[in-house]
Amino acid sequence: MTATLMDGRTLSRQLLESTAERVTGFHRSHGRRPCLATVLVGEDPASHTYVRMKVNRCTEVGIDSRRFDLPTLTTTEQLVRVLRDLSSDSAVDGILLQHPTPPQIDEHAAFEAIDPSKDVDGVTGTSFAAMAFGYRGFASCTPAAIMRLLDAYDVPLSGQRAVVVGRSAILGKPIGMLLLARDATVTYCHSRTTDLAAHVAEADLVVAAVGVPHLVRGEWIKPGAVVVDAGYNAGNVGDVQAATAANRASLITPVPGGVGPMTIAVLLAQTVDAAERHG
Ligand SMILES: Nc1nc2c(c(=O)[nH]1)N[C@@H](CN(C=O)c1ccc(C(=O)N[C@@H](CCC(=O)O)C(=O)O)cc1)CN2
Repeated sequence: MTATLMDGRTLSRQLLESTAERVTGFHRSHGRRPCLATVLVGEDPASHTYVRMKVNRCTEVGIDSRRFDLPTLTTTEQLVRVLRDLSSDSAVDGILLQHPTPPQIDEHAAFEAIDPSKDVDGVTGTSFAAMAFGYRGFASCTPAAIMRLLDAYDVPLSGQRAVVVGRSAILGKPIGMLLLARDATVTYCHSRTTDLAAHVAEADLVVAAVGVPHLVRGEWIKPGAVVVDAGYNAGNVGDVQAATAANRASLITPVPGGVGPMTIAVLLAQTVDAAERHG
């Protein structure tokens, strides 16, 4: 069996095009464009790349962006002040704080300084709760991107055994909640899980979201399973051994070109959602 690739690039293009149309409509009716503020602390080259990609995509679809690049030694208090100021700035619809922040930053406190109505990246506790309880709110972007990919490829979820490898606040935990909300039977695996291979081998759907290159081995994959690789490791390497996994899976997301591009497209779509709610 050779897996079909779940093409995040094409799907993201489609979402960006529909977002651009919504931006045009918003501009016509409100006389202004939606605005995303990006906040980046430090010099991490990958983070700079991701923020640049987000800003470039904003330009492509007609969203205004305001970029705040803060020095590596920024304190939590200084960062919180910037985020609170942006939260109370009526010209800003959405706020993105790029993760990870440098080690001296209390990232949780920083995320919580973002007004939930502008949390288009879905990183606050309010957004997480909304997602978990099924209320209106902003989903964390990568989990929302994964759900869009699964739906685009008509992957059945109800009653399916889903294994999520990873338990981070903006990826592993929320994707498990979204799959649970669609009636999947969800197992979280993490660094203390004793037999990862055995859990993965039981899964109809594997979501690898741990940030360890090639941790999930191809021979663990149940024949016919769906494999989502949300890893974004250096050198564009995913968390799954893609070449061998593709011999057993029915569907698999490539790295690059799978979950990553969709993540950014969702961020922009949610920025327009926020602008429409702000009016
Ligand atoms: N505040 C956030 N921080 C981080 C998030 C996030 O969603 N919110 N996710 C990741 C990084 N990330 C976005 O920020 C991200 C990673 C990778 C890609 C992507 O499109 N990658 C391409 C390949 C990269 C390239 O072409 O150079 C791909 O997979 O095709 C997008 C976004 C951590 N931080």
